Amino acid sequence: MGRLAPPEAVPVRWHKAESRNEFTADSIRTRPKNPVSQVGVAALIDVESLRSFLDGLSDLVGIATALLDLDGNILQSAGWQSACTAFHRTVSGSAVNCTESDLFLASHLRKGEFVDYKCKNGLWDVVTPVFVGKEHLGNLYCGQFFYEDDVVDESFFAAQAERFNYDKAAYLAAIAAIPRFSREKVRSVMGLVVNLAAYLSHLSLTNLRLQESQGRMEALINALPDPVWLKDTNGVYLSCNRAFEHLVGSTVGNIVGRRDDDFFPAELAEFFRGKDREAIAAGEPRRNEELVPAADGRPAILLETVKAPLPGADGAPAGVLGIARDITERKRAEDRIRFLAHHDGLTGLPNRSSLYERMEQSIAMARRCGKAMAVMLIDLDGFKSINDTVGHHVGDRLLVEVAKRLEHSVRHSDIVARLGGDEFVVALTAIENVSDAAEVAAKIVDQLAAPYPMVDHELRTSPSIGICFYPDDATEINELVKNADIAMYRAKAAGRCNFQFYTEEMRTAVAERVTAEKALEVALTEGQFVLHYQPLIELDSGRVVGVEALVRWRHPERGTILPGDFIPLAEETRLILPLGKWVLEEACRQLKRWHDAGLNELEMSVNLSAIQFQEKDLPDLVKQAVERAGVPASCIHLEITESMAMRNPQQNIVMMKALTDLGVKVVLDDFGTGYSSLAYLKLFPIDIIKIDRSFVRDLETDENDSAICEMTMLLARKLGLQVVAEGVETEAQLNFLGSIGCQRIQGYLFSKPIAAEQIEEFVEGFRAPRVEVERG
Ligand SMILES: Nc1nc2c(ncn2[C@@H]2O[C@H](COP(=O)(O)O[C@H]3[C@@H](O)[C@H](n4cnc5c(=O)[nH]c(N)nc54)O[C@@H]3COP(=O)(O)O)[C@@H](O)[C@H]2O)c(=O)[nH]1
Repeated sequence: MGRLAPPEAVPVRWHKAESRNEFTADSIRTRPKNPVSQVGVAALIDVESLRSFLDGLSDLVGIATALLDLDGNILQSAGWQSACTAFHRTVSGSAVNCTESDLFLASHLRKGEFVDYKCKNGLWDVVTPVFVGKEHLGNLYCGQFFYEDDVVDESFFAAQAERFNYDKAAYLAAIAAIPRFSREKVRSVMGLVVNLAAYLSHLSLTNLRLQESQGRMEALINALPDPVWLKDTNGVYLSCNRAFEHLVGSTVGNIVGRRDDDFFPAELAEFFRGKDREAIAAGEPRRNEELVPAADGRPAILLETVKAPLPGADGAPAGVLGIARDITERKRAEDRIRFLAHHDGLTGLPNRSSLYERMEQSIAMARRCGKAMAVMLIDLDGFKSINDTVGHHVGDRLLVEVAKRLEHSVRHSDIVARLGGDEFVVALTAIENVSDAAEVAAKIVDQLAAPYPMVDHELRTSPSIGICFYPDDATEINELVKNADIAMYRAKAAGRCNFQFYTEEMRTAVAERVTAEKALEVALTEGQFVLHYQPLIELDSGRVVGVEALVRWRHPERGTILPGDFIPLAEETRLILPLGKWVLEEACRQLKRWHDAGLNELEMSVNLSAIQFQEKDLPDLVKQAVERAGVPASCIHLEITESMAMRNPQQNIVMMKALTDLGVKVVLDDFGTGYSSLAYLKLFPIDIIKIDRSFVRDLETDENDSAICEMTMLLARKLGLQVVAEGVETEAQLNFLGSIGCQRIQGYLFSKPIAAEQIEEFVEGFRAPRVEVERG
């Protein structure tokens, strides 16, 4: 806001009143109000200060003065004649003449002008307006006089006395006392009054702007969500905003004039005062944190407060301005972030980085005291399937319970941490011997294997624990954890729910495994795998009706490696997924080549691993491979082992169905070894069963095996399934299988698995031996 210019001297113009009838009291009272006129002149002018001025003027000049608002209310008056105070204004009939005069004069007034008016009571009033900006808010009056040139008609006043029942003598005496002024004198007095009005206008406008600015400032400060307050140098509150009222649980009216010890405990109030003084002494804002009891009984809140010295008009410190921000939530979040940096969010246990820090300290301690430390890596058995079946939220509750049980199983000085997932580490600090660790490990196995009651069911899991020792097995933390991990894998392999101590041999085995795994990865990326194909003969027609694709690894140094030596590792490492995909795609492509070369009825069997069979996208993969190669789906036979099918029969039926829906055939491989129940066999949407090699091998010598083969044939006939006998090496085996009606034969008797390039030649040159085939 700019500074207000001083009031200009107003040139005085006499403005004669022209009409008596253009206004009424109502028209003035019902004038539309604007913001300024709503404030009113009385609110803007220091009426008390005006009083002494008007008194002085009246004393000096002997003229009556008044300040009236537009509704005719007399705000200030001086030097009034007794004719008015004792007579005209006391009787309603006469007073109405005064009001009419006031109201007439209240209209038609322009800034810098004055008008005079002879009221019906026979006296003159002169008036000039008080404008605030463009708003006419009130009027300054001089009046209750006669002009020198007036002829005072005594009979008029005598008649008035009679009409209004005045004491005639007293009234006429009062009229006689009415002062007389020359018009020049009235003009010069009004010049003074007009300037006074201009001054009052200026003052009012200044006050108005000040009020507006104060109002805006208050609105602004009250809208702030942060508490704001002002105190003088003695710590007495001068002002505050709503947020501060809320903070101390009081109102501004009650806060202003009080000190901190009226609202806060003495010690805290003294602390606040100290911080006030610091800011005042520093001459610049000071920031600090204050824990303040909440007014509404909630827990204490933490405020970040900035206190700045408040300069007075002379520049010297007049107090302190404070503004505070509730940082309780922010602090809590920061504390949580700090906590999470070192702890696991779910169980509250130390996380990996905190574990390593604490192990560092424990190792240093163990070194000084010549003691050992045991590091246990604990993995929960079957946790993934718990998560998959009952959901992650229940899995999470289980992990929290496991954490509690682990903490209860060890001493306070030991370390329990969660590495992530279902992996925990327990470090037993300062142990004497191996049996100490064995005892704790056995206790942990018992504790964790005990049932976990949940709301609507009971869960079970067990731990596989690997243990290694500082300093015997390793001295570095990473090594210790790694060795414990190796031992934990051995515990898993040893049937789970047990603990194993780390040994050097384990490390060697792991190293070999890691090397093999790497080599397998390289083999995949460098295309070191090839497919060999073993022909499948149909006895009736004497033709090669199909081939089984069997993968081989052409190792650059070790030569050809058979699947038995790498498939288990590929399954463990899940590299079987990309490998199996390649096998499927390559087998389809090769079949297409043979179909195009004229072997157009040839069928292709492909082995599927249990890992592949569990993948939801297997049907998509098969569909793509078949479509991309452009071979009929019915020519593709997917072999799954009987034990695989029986592992989760319900779920597997769904997968088999999805595959047969594509048109491919499903073969139950290694039949007889997987303990199929007849009930399931009926439900499996399979087309072919393959009698396991182990029953064929001893057909000639073992009656049980021949009986199993016969029973398998009977069963297959009943279920409408084809049978393939694999591993046929001798003519006797062949003849027996033919005699029990087995149509399809695979085995070294006809051919070992051979390279793709050899198949065409084999098919063309193939001459089936004569076999008597039993027709069922
Ligand atoms: N998931 C995948 N598994 C595969 C794949 N390729 C092979 N395999 C699996 O490896 C197992 C061993 O295969 P392999 O060493 O190739 O042995 C096959 C034949 O060579 C062997 N066979 C065939 N006839 C005879 C015989 O007369 N005598 C004899 N001693 N062995 C013989 O049998 C194996 C084929 O068996 P099957 O699969 O049951 O038909 C193999 O069993 C597969 O499980 C692959 O790509 N993916």
